[in-house]
Amino acid sequence: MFMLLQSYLFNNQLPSEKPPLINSTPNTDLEHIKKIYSEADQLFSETDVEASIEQMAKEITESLAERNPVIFTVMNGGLVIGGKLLTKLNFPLEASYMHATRYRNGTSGHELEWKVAPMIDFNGRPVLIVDDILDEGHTLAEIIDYCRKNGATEVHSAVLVNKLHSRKARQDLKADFVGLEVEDRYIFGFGMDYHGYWRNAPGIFAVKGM
Ligand SMILES: O=P(O)(O)OC[C@H]1O[C@H](OP(=O)(O)OP(=O)(O)O)[C@H](O)[C@@H]1O
Ligand code: HPA
Repeated sequence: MFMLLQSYLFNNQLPSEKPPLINSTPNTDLEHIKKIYSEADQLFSETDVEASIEQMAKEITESLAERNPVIFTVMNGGLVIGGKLLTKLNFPLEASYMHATRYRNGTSGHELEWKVAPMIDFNGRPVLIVDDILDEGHTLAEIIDYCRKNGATEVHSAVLVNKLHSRKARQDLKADFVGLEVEDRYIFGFGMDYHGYWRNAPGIFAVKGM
């Protein structure tokens, strides 16, 4: 039975061709990657970040606890903040993810590429989008538009960090829940990457000279 099920899943559910890779990094210079971390400026410690997530969770709970929201984490950057927030939201909700990328593991943005669209039907329900960073905001703006067009009654957004500059995609673009404000530098840690690395860094760091 198990073999049958396994064969069904493998023959019918998985793509027959290997999906295109966002980046392939077999030749990454790990010495460079290590240097980036050792030379980076720490903007916030792990304790600072954890405290800000606790505060975000309180604010989200006050707004959404009675609303039966669908919470979508935006992969990949939202991986850490999404997971850390979820267990602090002690009320009925459905959680899932979507995957859209604009930087493709680089340090400058391009047009938004959808990798995985939302898979929970949110028509007629409030939605909360969770992401690591609101930088220029093209990602968040497009995701908000998508959710509104597809029937969300309200679209809320939560980002671990908002980057302070005047290059936002829309003048009035703000997240409803923001953990921390960061200066206008290239940052990594707590989900945010430097060329695909250091999403695991325990704090928020700015790359030297960027
Ligand atoms: O406000 P913006 O200028 O649009 O940038 C913010 C977006 O960029 C990053 O994603 P990225 O495209 O790097 O993909 P990733 O989540 O896989 O790192 C980040 O996770 C946000 O989703
Ligand atoms: O400063 C950043 N760091 C990591 N990922 C990002 N995506 C947009 N801006 C950034």
